[in-house]
Amino acid sequence: MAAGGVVWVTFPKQNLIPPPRKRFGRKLRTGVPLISSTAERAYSEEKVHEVVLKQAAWVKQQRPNEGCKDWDLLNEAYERCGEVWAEYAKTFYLGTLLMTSERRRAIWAIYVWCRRTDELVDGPNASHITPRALDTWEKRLGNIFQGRPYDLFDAALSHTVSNYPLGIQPFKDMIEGMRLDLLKTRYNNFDELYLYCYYVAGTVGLMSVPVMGIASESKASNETVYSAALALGIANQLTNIIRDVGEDCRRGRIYLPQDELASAGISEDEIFRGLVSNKWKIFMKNQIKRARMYFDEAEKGVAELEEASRWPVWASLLLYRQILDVIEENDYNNFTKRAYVGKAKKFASLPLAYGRAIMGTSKFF
Ligand SMILES: CC(C)=CCC/C(C)=C/CC/C(C)=C/CC/C(C)=C/[C@@H]1[C@@H](COP(=O)(O)OP(=O)(O)O)[C@]1(C)CC/C=C(\C)CC/C=C(\C)CCC=C(C)C
Ligand SMILES: [Mn+2]
Repeated sequence: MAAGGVVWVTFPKQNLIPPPRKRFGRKLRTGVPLISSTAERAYSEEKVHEVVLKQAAWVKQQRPNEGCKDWDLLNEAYERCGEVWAEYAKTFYLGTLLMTSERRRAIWAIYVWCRRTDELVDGPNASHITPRALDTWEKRLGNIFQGRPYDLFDAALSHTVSNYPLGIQPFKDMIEGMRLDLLKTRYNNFDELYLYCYYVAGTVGLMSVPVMGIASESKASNETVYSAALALGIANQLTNIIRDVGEDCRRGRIYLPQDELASAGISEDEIFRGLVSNKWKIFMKNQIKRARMYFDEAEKGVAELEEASRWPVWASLLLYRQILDVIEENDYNNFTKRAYVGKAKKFASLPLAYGRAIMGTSKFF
């Protein structure tokens, strides 16, 4: 059976995602484990096919007269992605609510794949993850792009990549970022940090453009639009890093350029002790300034997107950018005070984002 170019296998719905086990995968409120035990294990491709065949046989046996309704299954796949999105995507949640429903579902599917990828090295089972498991995850990605999804979440992405002109490279690059994250806990300079930010977040910008669409009337080159999208990914990730310094250093990770820390006279010991010194405040001011530069760069590209995509992108951009303002309001204590943009502020940004979207520029609002 085929839907939108995807090869569909008749799965029994209730068997698609194994029940959560304590040791594996964070359990969602909805009861769906984000990463199943099987997904985390390094399994062979033969094993995947064996599972799929078994499931197909099970369906035949259970429901001999009931053909699988492709469309229902696809809807369910997207709905499950939406549940994960609602549970995890704190800052980006509002953004997709402003999208057309088709685009929203595609972004949900992409989000869930990114979140699961990130969860492999950042989640509760990170210590079990080996480079081999990431290789398996990459093979599975190849299967998604060939229309051979392994589970329901993958099925949504298989459909999305057959529906939008999405290339596989940014997805592969994100996995590369996870490989880097497994090995590296320090970054010598900004060049190294930039590469990391590209892998884990710039890639998301590149994945988003084909879904958001470039306006037919846009005179900008594709390169300009993709550069802006890349800049937004970098800006978001730099912001995320600045916000999460305390959390990351408690995991033994410092995503800050070592050479810049040295020039500022800040030692690792001070970071581990969470010392908000004057040196730290000046250092943070500079990191914030750099993140804002990338946001400025990204802003130039939003007007080139299709009209219906400008509002959600502006909203997401303004919301994430505000995290930097909150870090300033917290007097640069990003060790023990999490910078959080409250609901009221989030909603207040919506008309501003709308204004910018319809004016096609950031100048008037
Ligand atoms: C509308 C919109 C922003 C769509 C993109 C949504 C999407 C597919 C997000 C995936 C995010 C994700 C799970 C990435 C995995 C790696 C990772 C954790 C990166 C960090 C994200 C923040 O995650 P976190 O959950 O920690 O954040 P909160 O708890 O919610 O605060 C990152 C900071 C990277 C996110 C990067 C982007 C969303 C790139 C955005 C770029 C575009 C939408 C392109 C727009 C186009 C132009 C031309 C400007
Ligand atoms: Mn984070």
